[in-house]
Amino acid sequence: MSDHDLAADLATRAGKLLLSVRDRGLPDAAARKAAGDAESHTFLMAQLAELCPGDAVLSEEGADDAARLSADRVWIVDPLDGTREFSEPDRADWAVHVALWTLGELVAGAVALPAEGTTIDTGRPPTVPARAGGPIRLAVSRSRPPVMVAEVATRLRADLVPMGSAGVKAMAVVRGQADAYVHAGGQYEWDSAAPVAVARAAGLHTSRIDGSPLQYNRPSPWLPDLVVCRPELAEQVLAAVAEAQGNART
Ligand SMILES: Nc1ncnc2c1ncn2[C@@H]1O[C@H](COP(=O)(O)O)[C@@H](OP(=O)(O)O)[C@H]1O
Ligand SMILES: [Mg+2]
Repeated sequence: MSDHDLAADLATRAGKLLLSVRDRGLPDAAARKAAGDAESHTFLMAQLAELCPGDAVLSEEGADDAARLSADRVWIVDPLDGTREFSEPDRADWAVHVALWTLGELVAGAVALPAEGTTIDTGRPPTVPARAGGPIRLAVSRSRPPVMVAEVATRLRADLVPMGSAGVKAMAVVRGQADAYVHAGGQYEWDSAAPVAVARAAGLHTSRIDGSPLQYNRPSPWLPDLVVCRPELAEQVLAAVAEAQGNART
């Protein structure tokens, strides 16, 4: 099995497990969050240990092991992204992220959208649909929308599209449901690694908000901002971000 297929298979199966956790009738949102995070993490760690015993893993739910910094192959996983949305009945905006970093680059990845029964991976990246007319649609965090992103939307005359999960927002751009995803102020490598791997494979622009490259498997997993957008909008979006930040500093 290729690394693309393995990423897709693991994300899909973790997603099915999460659907069963959701159907279990747990008493409240806190219990659903805790069970979802823990069970998906345990599943992915066990599978990776069995199938790729020599590889390192960086998971949101696991203790960070510095051995990953000298490993050639590192899986960067978020067992449940959009935990808040997962815990709310009937919401579909949550995801499983599985990415593989090898020697400085993201080389494979998959984002499962279990409530939609879909997984999007780097092996068969979809064709991004042509942009419909109308204002730019800017995907933004539903629960923690950065102030800066509202300013970017004003400058671009864009419509904000709030939704949960970094993976769901990046896949919204891949699937043509949004034109750009901008985040700032906080995130970790596991929140963006698989979404960015898939977005790149689909031909989208991905970068930090200052236009510099997103880099993974760094000593600190803190990676607080990103832009994922249609390539033809990259210059415009990055210019709007720079203006919004300049404004915030004055
Ligand atoms: N300011 C911040 N600091 C730390 N993590 C943040 C953050 N804003 C968003 N995130 C994380 O990024 C992911 C997507 O967030 P959002 O749905 O708000 O766009 C979530 O991951 P988890 O659900 O895995 O915790 C969330 O915790
Ligand atoms: Mg996350």
